[in-house]
Amino acid sequence: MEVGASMAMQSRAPGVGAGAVAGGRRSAFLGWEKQTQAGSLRVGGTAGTAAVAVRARGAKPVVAPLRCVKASRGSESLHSSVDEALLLKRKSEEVLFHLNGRCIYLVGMMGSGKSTVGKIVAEVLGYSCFDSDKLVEQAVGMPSVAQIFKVHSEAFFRENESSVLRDLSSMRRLVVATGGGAVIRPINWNYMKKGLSVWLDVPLDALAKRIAQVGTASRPLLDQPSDDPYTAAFTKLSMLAEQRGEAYANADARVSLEEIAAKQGHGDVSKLTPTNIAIEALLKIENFVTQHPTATTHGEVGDLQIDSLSSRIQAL
Ligand SMILES: Nc1ncnc2c1ncn2[C@@H]1O[C@H](COP(=O)(O)OP(=O)(O)OP(=O)(O)O)[C@@H](O)[C@H]1O
Ligand SMILES: O=C(O)C1=C[C@@H](O)[C@@H](O)[C@H](O)C1
Repeated sequence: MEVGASMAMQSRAPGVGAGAVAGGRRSAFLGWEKQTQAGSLRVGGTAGTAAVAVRARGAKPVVAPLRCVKASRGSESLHSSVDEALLLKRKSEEVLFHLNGRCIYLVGMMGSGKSTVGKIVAEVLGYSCFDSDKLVEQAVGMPSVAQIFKVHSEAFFRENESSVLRDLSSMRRLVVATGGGAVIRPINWNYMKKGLSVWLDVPLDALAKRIAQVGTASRPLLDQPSDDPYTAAFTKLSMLAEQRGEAYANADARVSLEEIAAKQGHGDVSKLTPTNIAIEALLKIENFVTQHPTATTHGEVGDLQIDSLSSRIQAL
């Protein structure tokens, strides 16, 4: 079968790639061995960078490059952005040392900012960033999660989501923005516990506002016709939060937007920038990793293995 997914990414980490999948019924996310056999993995890069691309139909980068601070901002806000950027950088250097290549899984409700914060954290750590919803779409060969729910079912989506997480769990130096419901299957925790998990805990009111702003078309569990998108989103999110509260609390670290806002003297979490949240995430990760140093576990894909695999691929 032709490789059914594609992605390109750039990272300072030695080549880490993820590939095509057909989940459940079709084959799952290709592991390293299968990718090399399929000849679909290309590893390259310049000094200090490594690029890995798995190409098939319509390759698109999973990770959008971060944008620089806009020069048009007021000087006060520009200064605070520079301060934030420096803090982010310093924190990332401290964390990187203790992380030792472990993957970071961001968990949280729909709209909690996993993709947005994930990109920042990945960029600053030199990790690669993946969005598990996008990987499932690529695996199944459908353009959206909404369509997968419609044509197949939520159960089919969940099976594929687990396959994707399983395959990611054998890799290193990744930040994974997981789907909002990934926490409900215990098997997914087995995979995520190979790295470390961070819960982005955002008040429901803020989530509902964000979702009402962007619409619910891409979020099938929230997509019901309503004259009042905020209230509809809030009601459904409250039900989901009730069912899942315990599951999110399994994460190794919790980033509470209410706590950050209180620390910074804001009454409202909407004042927090994704960079503020990324800094707090790194602080929480640092707390966790300093208390839980790595032990190389049996079967883990180590840097040495990845490097030697990369050389083998380049030699092909
Ligand atoms: N700190 C923030 N403040 C305001 N809006 C934000 C913040 N972080 C993210 N957003 C916005 O909220 C929306 C959801 O963010 P994002 O896609 O990162 O969340 P997610 O957790 O990955 O969602 P999903 O699980 O539904 O894919 C986006 O429109 C994003 O721009
Ligand atoms: O919270 C959820 O159950 C979901 C969240 C999204 O990220 C998607 O994974 C899907 O829409 C289901």
